[in-house]
Parts: sequence; structure tokens; C-alpha cells
Amino acid sequence: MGFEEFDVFVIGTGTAGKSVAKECVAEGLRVAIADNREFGGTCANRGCDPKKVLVGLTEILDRAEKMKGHGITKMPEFSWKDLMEFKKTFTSAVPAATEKDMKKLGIKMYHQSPKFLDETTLSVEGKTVTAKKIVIATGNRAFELPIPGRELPIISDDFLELEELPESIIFIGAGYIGMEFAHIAARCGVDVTVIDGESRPLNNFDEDMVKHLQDASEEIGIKFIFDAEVTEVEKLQTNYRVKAIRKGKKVEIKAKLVVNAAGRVPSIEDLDLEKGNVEYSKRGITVNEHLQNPGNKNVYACGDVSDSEGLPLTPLSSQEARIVAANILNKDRAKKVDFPPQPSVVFTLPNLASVGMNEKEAKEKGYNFKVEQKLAPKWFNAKRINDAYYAYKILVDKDNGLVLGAHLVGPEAGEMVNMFVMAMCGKLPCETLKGMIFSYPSWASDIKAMV
Ligand SMILES: Cc1cc2nc3c(=O)[nH]c(=O)nc-3n(C[C@H](O)[C@H](O)[C@H](O)COP(=O)(O)OP(=O)(O)OC[C@H]3O[C@@H](n4cnc5c(N)ncnc54)[C@H](O)[C@@H]3O)c2cc1C
Ligand SMILES: NC(=O)c1ccc[n+]([C@@H]2O[C@H](COP(=O)([O-])OP(=O)(O)OC[C@H]3O[C@@H](n4cnc5c(N)ncnc54)[C@H](O)[C@@H]3O)[C@@H](O)[C@H]2O)c1
Repeated sequence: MGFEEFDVFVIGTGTAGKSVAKECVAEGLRVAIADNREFGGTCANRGCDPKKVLVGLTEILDRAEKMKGHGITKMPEFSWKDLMEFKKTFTSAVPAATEKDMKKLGIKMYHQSPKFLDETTLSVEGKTVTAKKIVIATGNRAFELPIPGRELPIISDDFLELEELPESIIFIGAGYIGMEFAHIAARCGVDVTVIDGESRPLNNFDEDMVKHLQDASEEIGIKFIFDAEVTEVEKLQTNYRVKAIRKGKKVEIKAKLVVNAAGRVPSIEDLDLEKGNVEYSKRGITVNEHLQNPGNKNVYACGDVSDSEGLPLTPLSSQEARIVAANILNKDRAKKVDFPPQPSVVFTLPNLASVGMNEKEAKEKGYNFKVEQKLAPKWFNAKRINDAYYAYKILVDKDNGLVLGAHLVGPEAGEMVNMFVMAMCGKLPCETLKGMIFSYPSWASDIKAMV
């Protein structure tokens, strides 16, 4: 049994963990990092980045489909196999490159889940390791459905590795993953059904915008079954059968493949948190305003795994990592979590994007606000590419003209929402936005007409 001492031990090599490790080692601290999977985390290996590479191809198919009869005479042909090869050029180098980077910086690496032995001691790879500060940045993992046949569906990690697409897929869950992957599959010719226990997709997004997305999804052939709690998955000879209860009645559907997109939960079960007096709940590692654990003040948590007000999204993982590093290093910059407006985008086609308050929140908080809302397919930007799905809902504070929330659906909503982030962070009133000069014709230039 060896014994090693560190100033900081980081658990998890995703966006959050590697940022903390790098900042701390740069300041001369002795830093170690551990991961029980390939280094580099979810976003780069099996999340945002590879997903968006696949979306890139479907953008071409979508554009071509919409321009059929307006100049496009033949749909482009595509090869899923070649697309996956292209995707691998983004992902396959990530683990080795991450390790090389860590090694160069002098960060000690471990390739196993550490377990707490006490408040400052961990056991990893057969060694006992002590650290003044321990950072938990283990992210989320797919939620295992508590139903018979739970082992039969694949998860998003596996979808992103599919050598070929099956002829039909059932997605359990109409959240981010279910909707984004359903769009990819449907545009590549798969017969797609999405089943969800709620009465609509993407429950946290604006209902009106989601309705447009649902219409667009149905237009590309996606079938939805709502209010249906999945109760069992069965393997048949050539298909899988998904059983659900919908409004008291049994529903059964079949497909060649089932994807579990029913949510993600904190990855904390291997850490023996009790031994380290680390407080946690089913939402993740409990943190105070310094992202420090109230049970064990030597422990910080950041990224998806922290039970903070930050959404489980990549930019929030970076933001939280900055705060944790600043606290460990005792730096002057923001030591308390203070989240700026958090944009969230579902990369379906059209994109669904949102930042700030919805109408219910604005009402509850007592704002005196107006709602600027429109379906805008006749505006030049959408019309020139023959896209029927372009809509917005902007909440404006009547007292000072500031944007309280922006909810968008459209081909470039994922980019446009960032303009609203700037307006909100910069506290720019609508009159100021209207007086700005934006390039034309560009999607951003539409913002002046939206506020
Ligand atoms: C399919 C998919 C698509 C997504 N698309 C987007 C998107 O478009 N935009 C966006 O903003 N967000 C997206 N996300 C979310 C985004 O990936 C996460 O918010 C982000 O990666 C979280 O970073 P993190 O560092 O907190 O955790 P992670 O990147 O998940 O890193 C955690 C690391 O900890 C490791 N680990 C877990 N348990 C242990 C343990 N016990 N011991 C040691 N190591 C452990 C894991 O192996 C992993 O490497 C997507 C997620 C998925 C699944
Ligand atoms: N574009 C992005 O930013 C992006 C993309 C993918 C994932 N993510 C991150 O990953 C997280 C997880 O995404 P997700 O799509 O897995 O989860 P989600 O929470 O967004 O959606 C899960 C859906 O599954 C449904 N569900 C759960 N159990 C069910 C059951 N038994 N029967 C029927 N329906 C059931 C829920 O009602 C919900 O609508 C997101 O919250 C987000 O943080 C982000």
C-alpha cells in the first residue's frame, strides 16, 4: 500500500474537473485527478460535441428538404458510416490528448473511482491518498429506469457509437436527449417514436415554443405518445416491445431499438460519501454559496454533480469550476456563486432556445411586464430558406425596458439567444437594442423587431 499527499484531489476529468485541476496546478499546488472512464468527460467524448457533429449533417438534409422545388432537385445522399468516421475525428483523440495535457502540467492521474476513507483521505488504485481539498466533479449519468427490461435500451453514449442506424427507434423520454436524437434519427430516415410520461416534450421550456417544435417534429415523421409512463421493455425475436400505461390503459409499441433518454442523475454512488461526511441528495452533492459541502468543508463540488442553481450544462460546469478554483486558491474574483442568465438550447431543427424568466416566473416575482410574441415565418430570414418554424416570445419589464426572458424557436435560435444573454447581462434596455446597428441580412438583425 502506497501513501501520497496532495493539496487538491479532483474526481472527474470533464469540463468542470479538468478546469479546477489546471487552475490549481498553475498556481503551484500539488494536484491529482481521477476518472473511472476515458479522460475528457461527457461533453467532448459523448455529449455536446459529437452530437453537434451529427446535427451538422442533418442541417444539410433539412435545408435541402425545405428548398426542394425552390432550386433543389435531388436530395443529397449521405452515409451514416462516413458521418460516424468523421465524428470519431473529434472524439477519439480526446482521452489521450487530455491525459497528455495533464501529464505535461504535472497533474498526477488515477484511472479508478476513488472512495472516501475519511474527510481528507481517499483510497484509489490500492493507494491511500490524502488531500487538503477534494473536488467532486463526477457529472451525471443516465438514469436507469426502475422497470423490468431496464438493461435492454441503449443510452445516448451508445447511440453516438452506432455503426448503422436501425429502421425504427423508440426514445423513452421527450427531454433534451430524446428530442435531439429523435431529430437526428428521423432526418436520417429512421421511423421514430418518442414516448414520455408528461403531456408534452421539454417540460421546462415555454409551452408555445415547444408546440412549434412538436409540430416541426411531427412534420418530419416523429410520432409522439404522451402521458405514458413506460413500465417494461421486452426483447422479441427481431424487435423490442415497450409497454406503458397511458391514462389507465395499456399501450404497447415495437421497434428495432430502444433508447433510454429518461433523464440523468448524479454520478456519486461509487464514492463512499458517508465515510467522508459529504452531504448529498438525489439532486447531487450539497453545496453552499461557495460551492463547498456543508458536511465536509474540505470538499467542493462543481459541474453537473453539484446541487447548485446552475443548470447541468457545459458552460455552467466551467463557471462553477472557476468559482471552486478561486475559492481553493483564495483568489479575489467571485467566490460566491452568482449565476448570470443561463441560456439553454435544444439542438433540434428548428433549435429551441431559452434564457431568463418565463411568464409564470415573471408574474410570481411581481414584474410589470409585457410579452412580445410572434410566429415569424414570413420574415425574410426564415422565408429565404422556406422554413415555417420561426417564432419568439420576449418578456420585457415595462418599468425599465429590460429583457426579462427570451424564448425562441427557429433555425438559428441557438445563436440568437446569445444576443439576448448579452442584452440581459449588459442590462441594455430595448430602446438601446433598437438603436444599435446590426449587419443585414442576419438573424441577429431580427432582434430589433422582437423587442
Ligand atoms: C448526449 C448529451 C448531449 C449534451 N449536449 C449538451 C449541449 O449541447 N450543450 C450543453 O451545454 N450541455 C450538453 N450536455 C450536458 C453536458 O455534457 C454536461 O453538462 C457537461 O459535460 C458536464 O460537465 P461536468 O464536468 O460537470 O461532468 P462530466 O463531463 O460528465 O465529467 C464527469 C467525469 O467524471 C467521471 N466520473 C463519474 N463518476 C466517477 C467516479 N465515481 N470516479 C471517478 N470519475 C468519475 C466521468 O467518467 C466523467 O469523465 C449534453 C449531455 C449529454 C449526455
Ligand atoms: N442541448 C443541451 O444542452 C443538452 C442536450 C442533451 C442533454 N443535456 C443535459 O442532459 C440532461 C438530461 O437530458 P435528458 O433528455 O436525458 O433528460 P430530461 O430530464 O431533459 O428528459 C427526460 C424525459 O424523460 C421522461 N421520463 C422519465 N421517466 C419516464 C418513464 N418511465 N416513462 C416515460 N417518460 C419518462 C421525463 O418526463 C422527461 O421528459 C439535461 O437536463 C441537460 O442538462 C443537455
